[in-house]
Amino acid sequence: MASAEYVTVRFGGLVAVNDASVPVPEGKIVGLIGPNGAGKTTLFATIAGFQRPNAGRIVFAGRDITRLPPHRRARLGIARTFQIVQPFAGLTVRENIAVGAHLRHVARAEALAAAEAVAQRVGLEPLLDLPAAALTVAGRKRLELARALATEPRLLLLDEVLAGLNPSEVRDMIPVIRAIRDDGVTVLMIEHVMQAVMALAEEVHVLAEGRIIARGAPEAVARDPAVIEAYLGHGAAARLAGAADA
Ligand SMILES: Nc1ncnc2c1ncn2[C@@H]1O[C@H](COP(=O)(O)OP(=O)(O)OP(=O)(O)O)[C@@H](O)[C@H]1O
Repeated sequence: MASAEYVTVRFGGLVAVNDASVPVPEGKIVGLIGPNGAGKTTLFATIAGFQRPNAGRIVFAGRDITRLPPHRRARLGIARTFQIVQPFAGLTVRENIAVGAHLRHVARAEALAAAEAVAQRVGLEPLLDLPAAALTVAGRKRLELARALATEPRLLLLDEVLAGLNPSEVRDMIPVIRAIRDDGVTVLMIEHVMQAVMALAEEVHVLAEGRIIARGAPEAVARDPAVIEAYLGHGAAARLAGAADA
């Protein structure tokens, strides 16, 4: 349904993404992993339209969208979350989600109603009337997810939505993300929390120094010693093996 094809992004002399291709089949959860600075966020930004690639193209639903601005892509059905969560602190949770819902619902009452439905999907319903500033980190992550979901995407790009959560909060979020996929939304997720990648992704792409260095089923990638030691850090082999066997 979507793909980054032979994408290169340069920042001055730095090649942040180097000839990287990532296909995202419809209805799947695809993981994008790799060490810090590998180029994951930059590749995401090219898919969402915030970053123009120096080479390569972005295809969505059979159409070359490389030159479309972010808001046009959002309208086509691409939504992303941001690593740094910045809700409108003075607005309520409901109003924050409605900001996303406004893309499809012009009338305020409709957007607010749509926001409620989305809140239910991500477990924020009891908190709808709280100011966003009152949310915990886990709540803010759910709100970030809800704001993206409220745009009614076909492709949802999740940038570390589980970062900063404790293990039980991660466990609580896994079924939420799976349910989004089951509702027909294709998901591409950047994630450092391996337990979640293993549990959720059907296919994983490994980015290191801008290049895709491995791809495949999470278990296969997880057992690739070269990938583990070279790109996920010392000791990752044991952590991944534990997660894959769980
Ligand atoms: N706007 C920019 N201008 C200059 N350099 C940038 C810019 N954005 C990213 N970079 C650099 O490009 C490289 C890739 O960064 P990117 O944020 O895409 O990596 P990442 O894999 O998402 O890392 P992390 O896991 O730490 O978020 C890094 O060396 C980063 O410093």
